[in-house]
Amino acid sequence: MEFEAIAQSLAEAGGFLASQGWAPATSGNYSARLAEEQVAITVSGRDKGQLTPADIMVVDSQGQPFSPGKRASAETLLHTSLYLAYPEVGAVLHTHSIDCVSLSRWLLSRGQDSLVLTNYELLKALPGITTHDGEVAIPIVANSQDMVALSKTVLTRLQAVQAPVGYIIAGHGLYSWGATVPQARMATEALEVLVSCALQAILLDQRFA
Ligand SMILES: CSC[C@@H](O)[C@@H](O)C(=O)COP(=O)(O)O
Ligand SMILES: [Zn+2]
Repeated sequence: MEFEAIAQSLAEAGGFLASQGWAPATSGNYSARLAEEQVAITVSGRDKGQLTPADIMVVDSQGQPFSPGKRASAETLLHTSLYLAYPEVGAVLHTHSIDCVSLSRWLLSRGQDSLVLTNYELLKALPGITTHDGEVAIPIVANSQDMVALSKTVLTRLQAVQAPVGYIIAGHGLYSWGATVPQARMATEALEVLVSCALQAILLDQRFA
């Protein structure tokens, strides 16, 4: 029962994220914490805009599958490592928006390894932020196909952030989360829009410099 409801909410979140253009060509993956240290996560390679509960499977806290015959997301370790490190995290969503992919690649190539967001009203959509004056630093890490190494790098970077809400893999995409699937979806939507605002601000600065 718990799995069916969670799987349905992950499928719906996927439909929304894909409708925004943030899950092109099967990219992205979504998960939620279940009871007894289990995790519901998207099956690898599925169209994230057309998910049904059959596209969600169960893995253990180390990312090992319980569902026979199904291959979990290639990025499962990036989800399970967050659940192990942060008990308050209940759902994790990963998007591949054009703006996030482009901006993060550009920033990291210039040695900037975080995106600082401030003076945006929408920051208040993020947990614990009550004013546009708030400042959120989103770590940017280099991309890698080595999920063990990447998940370690991510956790190290997140340790330096108070109440982290997300991180970006350069040239790849955003990982963000919340206590529940709807809260993770809200954080993801807010961060994606804020990333686009930050990119627009840079482009405007350059155009009118
Ligand atoms: C289709 S390219 C994107 C993938 O390499 C990966 O980054 C991704 O987000 C989806 O992988 P998946 O294994 O379906 O969870
Ligand atoms: Zn990805």
